[in-house]
Amino acid sequence: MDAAQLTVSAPAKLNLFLHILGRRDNGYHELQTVFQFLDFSDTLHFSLTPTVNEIRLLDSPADVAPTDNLIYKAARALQQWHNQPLPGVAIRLEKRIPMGGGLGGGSSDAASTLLALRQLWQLAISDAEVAELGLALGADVPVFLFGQAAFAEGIGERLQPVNPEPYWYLVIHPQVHVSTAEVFQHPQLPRQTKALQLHDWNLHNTRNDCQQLVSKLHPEVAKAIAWLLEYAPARLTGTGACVFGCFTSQTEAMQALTQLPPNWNGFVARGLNQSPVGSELELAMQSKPTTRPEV
Ligand SMILES: C[C@@](CO)(OP(=O)(O)O)[C@H](O)COP(=O)(O)OP(=O)(O)OC[C@H]1O[C@@H](n2ccc(N)nc2=O)[C@H](O)[C@@H]1O
Ligand SMILES: Nc1ncnc2c1ncn2[C@@H]1O[C@H](COP(=O)(O)OP(=O)(O)O)[C@@H](O)[C@H]1O
Repeated sequence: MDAAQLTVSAPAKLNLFLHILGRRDNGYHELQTVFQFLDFSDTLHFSLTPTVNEIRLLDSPADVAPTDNLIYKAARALQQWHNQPLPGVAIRLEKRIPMGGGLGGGSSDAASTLLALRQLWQLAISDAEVAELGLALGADVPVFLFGQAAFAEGIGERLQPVNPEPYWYLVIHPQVHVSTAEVFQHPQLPRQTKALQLHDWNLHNTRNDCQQLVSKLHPEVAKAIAWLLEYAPARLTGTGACVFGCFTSQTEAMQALTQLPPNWNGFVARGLNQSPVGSELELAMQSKPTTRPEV
């Protein structure tokens, strides 16, 4: 690969639990959650182009306008931070992560874009400044930049590394759309869970505070959780719609997957405590010269 190209992955995440502690004056909610990555990813291909400041998305999911795509917004945010002409970039997205499923695909795409373009454009932007740009794009972006499974507080920006069991997960995507904003605005959402200490959480003393409400609003979600519970401990990720079951072996998870009702979508993936993006970028850096093309 030459110095004007870079390919990185953008892994999915699960919220192993999600507690809502309260609501801020601006409407955003104080959370506690544990994020773990999955070895199930989108892939992003970046190529520099001679057209100064161009950001060309070669693929954007059909229902997302290119300029609304978080990949575009992330690239634009970096350009604006730099505030001087930069080479253009063409970006190809191989989308695998179900959208709007609580798997963080859009946020992960945004984080991978920030990290890949910082490297490709050779910008002297600090990690803290990248984190600030990331948080402005979405509450889930910081953990993907952090690159390590994390206990998160605030709206997801205060992160401490953790090492949860690397379970095998069967993830089911019920074919319903859950609006994150609607869930957080709902009067029946519980918002008074007591804060946990970092080392006190486990799968048994935690839950997803959105699960009961989302199951009520979307019976397909309730059905998927009930089905999974026949095989393994199961819960909602984020505000849904995806649900996951925790298995101790790939074989058990795959076995359950073979029993999935024919009209449901699901996949098996391993929990990862390290995002693959850091090592992919490191490897690319080692194999390439470091001069930025002139514009
Ligand atoms: C709650 C989580 C857990 O991972 O759900 P998922 O999106 O993954 O399902 C995320 O933090 C979501 O992150 P993200 O999807 O990036 O949310 P944003 O775009 O920042 O916010 C969407 C809307 O949700 C509400 N919101 C979001 C996060 C938060 N801590 N409190 C909120 O009240 C706000 O009304 C906001 O307008
Ligand atoms: N690159 C992208 N991939 C997925 N969704 C995106 C992207 N850019 C913008 N979006 C928008 O963000 C919304 C949330 O996407 P996603 O991150 O997949 O789900 P969630 O926040 O539930 O984990 C989508 O419904 C879509 O409208």
